Amino acid sequence: MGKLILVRHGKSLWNVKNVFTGWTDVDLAPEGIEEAKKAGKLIKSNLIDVDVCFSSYLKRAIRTAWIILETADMMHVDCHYSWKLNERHYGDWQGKNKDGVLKEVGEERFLSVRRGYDTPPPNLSEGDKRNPRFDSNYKLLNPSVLPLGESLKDTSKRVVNYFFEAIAPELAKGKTVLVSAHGNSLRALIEYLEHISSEDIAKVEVATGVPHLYEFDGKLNVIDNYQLE
Ligand SMILES: O=C(O)[C@H](O)COP(=O)(O)O
Repeated sequence: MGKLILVRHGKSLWNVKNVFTGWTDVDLAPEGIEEAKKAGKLIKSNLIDVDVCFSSYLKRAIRTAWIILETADMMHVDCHYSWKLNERHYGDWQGKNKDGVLKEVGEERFLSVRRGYDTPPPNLSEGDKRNPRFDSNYKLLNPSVLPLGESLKDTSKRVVNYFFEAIAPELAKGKTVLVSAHGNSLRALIEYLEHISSEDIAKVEVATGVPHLYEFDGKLNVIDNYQLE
């Protein structure tokens, strides 16, 4: 079985402004670019040879993957992009300041949506210009699969489905796989890989730009996982 490296994109322009981002296609902030370079250097200094790379469809994750591969001197590595690795869709909270939403809805509701397992944010309306069906990046997809707001549970369904559809077959070939994605799409995958309960996943936070490596047994059970240093 191959090895899996998960990395959350470097800090984005909206991470820096403390704004809910979700499927909004915001680019990396200058410090996010530096974080991605540091991740690439760590992969190189740990003598890891990436064989294949996966990213979401969002440019903060794509650029992180590209910077990592460029810094590690592995620009030949094939990258596959999928909407199924996108950040959780934050519905009508997208574009709103996190402290502002906290004040508006109160701590209990805020935490239940933000870190609870099956509480979705308020959905976007069909006609909202933030509806992904108006985004040409998703024009080849059946609009019925595109979310208007997701709980972590909803995100988990598509992420774990993609893991088995695209990533696990590469691991089974013995390849070293890099996945560049997002705080919540990675929490969904980590919950599955590490058998974390839907209550305990609330406490898991994924730092930006820090590569985390997973090793597996022959049945794709995690036998070790650690942060690259
Ligand atoms: O979409 C976002 O705003 C962030 O990527 C993740 O946000 P969270 O840590 O508030 O869930």
